[in-house]
Formats: sequence, C-alpha cells, structure tokens
Amino acid sequence: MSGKIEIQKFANANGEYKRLTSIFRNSISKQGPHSPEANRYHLYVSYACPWAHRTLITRIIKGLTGIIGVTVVHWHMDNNGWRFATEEEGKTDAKDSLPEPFYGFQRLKELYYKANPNYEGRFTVPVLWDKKLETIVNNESSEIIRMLNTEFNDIIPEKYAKIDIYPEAFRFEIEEFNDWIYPTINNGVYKAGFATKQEPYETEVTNLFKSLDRLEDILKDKHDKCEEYLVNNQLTEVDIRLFTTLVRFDPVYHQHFKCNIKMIRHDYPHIHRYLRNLYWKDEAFGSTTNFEHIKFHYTKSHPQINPHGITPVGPLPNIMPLYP
Ligand SMILES: N[C@@H](CCC(=O)N[C@@H](CS)C(=O)NCC(=O)O)C(=O)O
Repeated sequence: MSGKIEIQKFANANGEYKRLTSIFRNSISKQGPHSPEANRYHLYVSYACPWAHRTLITRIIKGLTGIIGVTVVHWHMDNNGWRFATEEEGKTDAKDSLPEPFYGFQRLKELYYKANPNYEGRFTVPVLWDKKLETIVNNESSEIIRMLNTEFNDIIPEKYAKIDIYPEAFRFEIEEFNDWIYPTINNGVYKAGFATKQEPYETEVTNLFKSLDRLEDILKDKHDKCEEYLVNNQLTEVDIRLFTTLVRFDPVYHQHFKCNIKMIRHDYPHIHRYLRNLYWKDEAFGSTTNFEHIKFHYTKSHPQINPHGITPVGPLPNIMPLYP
C-alpha cells in the first residue's frame, strides 16, 4: 500500500469500493502486554461512524463507562481525515465532541503516527488506545467489542460480567448471521454508496435489499414467537452490529448512498419494530445515537457524492416513536 493514501478516494478503477483491513490487531488480555486495568484504555470514536458506534454501545452494556474513557471526534472529515474539536465547537456545532485529551493532537492521524511513525493505512475510528504503552491496541471494531465483552469481567460488577454478547453456545449461529449481514448490509450500504460506476452500484444495492428482505422474514418469525432479538431471544453482538446500520438507514443511507429501493419505516414493519425496540428501550442504543453528527458527517464530508454539502432536512423524524 502506498504511504500517500487519498483519504477521500474510496472506489477503485472499476468503480468498486473495497474496504481495507484494519492494521492494529492486538488484544487486551491478562497475558499482557495490554492487561485489563481500569483507566488504562481510551476509545477514540466518531458518533457518525457505525463501526465506532458498536464500541460505544458495548461499553455501556458491559458497564465500562467508568473504566474506559471516550473522546468523540468532530463529525467533519476532510482530506486530512478526522479532526478533534475545539472546546467551543464541542459546545456548539459538534456537540459532545472534545479536544484530544492526552497530547493535544489536532488530528486522529497523529495518534496513528505516534503508535507507528511509518503507518501507511487509513486513519479510521474506532481506535482503542493504551495510555500506559502509548500505542494503539486495536482499530477493528468487531474485535474491540469482543475484548470489551470478556477481558474486563474480573474488574466490573458481577451483573455486568454476566452479560455475554458472544455466548459460546450460540457462536455458530452468530457467525452465520455475521457472514451475510456484514458484506451485504453493514458494508453493503458503503459498497453501494461509494460505487462510482452504475453496474457495481446496482449489484450492491440489489444484494443489500435482498438481505433486508431476508432479515424482515427472519424477524417476522421471531416476532410471531414474541422474541425481540435475533439469537436465542437475548441481546448479542448480532443486534449491536445490525442496529448501527439500521438506525442510519432512513436518515442517511436511503438518500446519500442511494439505497432507496425501500425505506425501513415504510416497507419493513418487522425490521422497523426491532430497530425502535432497541433504540427506545435500551439506553445503550438510544443514548449513543447522535443524529446530528450522523447526518452532518456523511452529507458534508463526501464532496464526491454531495458537492454542495447540503444536508437534507428529512426524513422527519430521524427515528419514529416506539408506538407511532
Ligand atoms: N474495519 C473498521 C472500519 C472502520 C471505518 O472504516 N471507520 C470509518 C468511519 S465510519 C473511518 O474512520 N474512515 C476514515 C477513512 O477511511 O479514512 C472497523 O470496523 O473498525
């Protein structure tokens, strides 16, 4: 990979979007060097980002808010990547964003270079930072949420340690869901939205809606049995991973990424019920969803898709009430 990555160029010469794999893949573990300790780790996230959103939800579900700190970047991403907000911006146009707390960095990429001065990958959120060793432990959300699930269990209250979003007995079923939900839904919206040629766009958008139709059928069966979750009627990582895409779907992906064959709120009653249940009934989901950051980020950070950076007002509301 070239060191001169073009941050705002997403598609290849065939017009297809190929997501690069994350580079930092270490683990928090008792065996070290990143051993589980309170106040040693810090998450850098964007409220806009569905991958970072997974880590924010899991941090709350596992009772880790007093153990792992968080810094939310400004929603705007330009050719230099994510940036940290000023104090003033954090109170006004990028509410709840904060300046970088440990080094006073202006840009997320400075953290990547602190961890590895020769880094050549993309500068993505989430970043799980080790304050003691001053380096990135991991920047892959699917792995970070599994670490949060298990590695702090000895230092959190029993009621949180007992919560298991990746239970051994259901791992096969969970992986089966991940195997189609990740490529066709979570990453599917990006592959449709970042395509720069008609054919790959149509392929991806068709696959995406095939998977949403499939999901609707599965959730109908679950709802017929009065079950609200996808695996064993308990909250698992499948729900967390799906929610962060579904909650962005109508407000952003539908128009900005041209995923507009159907809308969740009008065309998928069971997905819609599932989404609203998670959002309105579980504060880990509702309180970590920031529609302002979400809508502003996508519509004002992709000039190749939306050159004037105008953020559409609708759909209103961003999410429908639990009982419309
Ligand atoms: N595989 C990564 C993907 C993270 C990712 O792509 N994050 C996006 C924001 S939604 C990002 O930071 N993109 C910046 C860039 O690619 O330059 C994960 O799941 O953690």
